[in-house]
Amino acid sequence: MTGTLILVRHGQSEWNLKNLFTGWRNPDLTEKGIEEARDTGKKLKAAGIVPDLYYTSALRRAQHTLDLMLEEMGIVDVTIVRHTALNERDYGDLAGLNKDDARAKWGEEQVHIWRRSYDVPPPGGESLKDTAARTLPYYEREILPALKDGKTVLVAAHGNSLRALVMAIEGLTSDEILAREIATGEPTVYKIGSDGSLAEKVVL
Ligand SMILES: O=C(O)[C@@H](CO)OP(=O)(O)O
Repeated sequence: MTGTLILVRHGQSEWNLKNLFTGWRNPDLTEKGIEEARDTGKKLKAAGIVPDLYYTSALRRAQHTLDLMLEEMGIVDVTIVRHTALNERDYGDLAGLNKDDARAKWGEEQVHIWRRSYDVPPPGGESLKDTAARTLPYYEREILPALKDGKTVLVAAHGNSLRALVMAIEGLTSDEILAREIATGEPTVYKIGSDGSLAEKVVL
């Protein structure tokens, strides 16, 4: 028996469009982001996927993405679990700053280190390692047991909280995961065996 895990990154947010560091700040989706979320829902419906369990973060852009997907999938009256463990990496003092302005101020290399190193946090914020330290135990405690039980679980979250999950599920090194960009509108479907190991991966 295998469980099915579907990971979805939220559609484009207002701050993605404005090129601002976002983290735990709470902008909504743009029109494009709304379309991306709807298209993702259509893809899952076309693939015949009907989840048993639904998880998202405590942030509007991921919650809205999940709501729009459910609308497209014709799914109503389900319980959605929202938890800060699935939130985007906290960008600390960088949140709300323009990414190009930050490069002009601190230099390309320093900003790249803050954005894509594994264990160097931005000032006052979380590294990917810090993010994984809250996201992974939550996954192992709340989601993995259902997958081992053969359930289908849909998770709508963020670039870096999903990176933390993908790293563990696919057994990637920190260099490999940092080179991976998690795209919006491209749900990844993982088949997970009853021992918790990865059996198959499909990008829809
Ligand atoms: O600003 C953020 O919260 C994230 C995702 O948009 O940015 P980055 O690509 O730097 O991880």
